[in-house]
Amino acid sequence: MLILSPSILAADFTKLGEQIEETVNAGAGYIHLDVMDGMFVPQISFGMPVIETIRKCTDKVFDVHLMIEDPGRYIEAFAKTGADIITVHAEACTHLDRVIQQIKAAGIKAGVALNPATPLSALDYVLDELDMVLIMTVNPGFGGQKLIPYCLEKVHDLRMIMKERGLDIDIQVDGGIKASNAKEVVEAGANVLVGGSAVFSGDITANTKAFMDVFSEFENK
Ligand SMILES: O=C(CO)[C@@H](O)[C@H](O)COP(=O)(O)O
Ligand SMILES: [Co+2]
Repeated sequence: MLILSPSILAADFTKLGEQIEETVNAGAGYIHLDVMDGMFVPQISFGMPVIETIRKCTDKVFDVHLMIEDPGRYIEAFAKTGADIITVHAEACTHLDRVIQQIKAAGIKAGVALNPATPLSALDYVLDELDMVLIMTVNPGFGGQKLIPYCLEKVHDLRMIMKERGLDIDIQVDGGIKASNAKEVVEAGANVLVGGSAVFSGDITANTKAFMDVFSEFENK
């Protein structure tokens, strides 16, 4: 199943509830929440209180992307905000398997993200434990960047590895994803697409529907 996960980082925070509702009504399946700590990435975005508050606006799947150092310290706190999926960066964890266990123990789906420069081999020993892998298609930290084409080769290679191992895990892509490159991204093997600026700049309904139109081409095949 193909899912659009709009990243609220690009939304107008004075109209957050309204804008989330608009993208959900137009077909978005998840809501992507980018948490940045100013250490793992240069920016500081938002944390638990904001997620807890917007949990009241929608019952859609909350897909929380933790761009924070040593995320194991905060799994329980984010679990309490109403997160449905928590994704941590492999580069930010000393004991990645332990952090994945913490996420699952909290009753939440576990994802691991890889920066563009991190090889797929970083997932070797944890792949079977995961619900989702996030292949970053830009270096994390900012919205509005351009997709790095090499990252789609990683998506393709990961889909092949999963096939060989008989695994059916979601592959999410994040960074520079637009309706105009969505076809290519899905063909590479991704099924959860994060869109920030491509969803929230301009007409949110039309932008979301543009992704849905691409998805329906695949679903009607
Ligand atoms: O995690 C991140 C950035 O680090 C993303 O989720 C961005 O927020 C996506 O924004 P666009 O590239 O789609 O504008
Ligand atoms: Co993100």
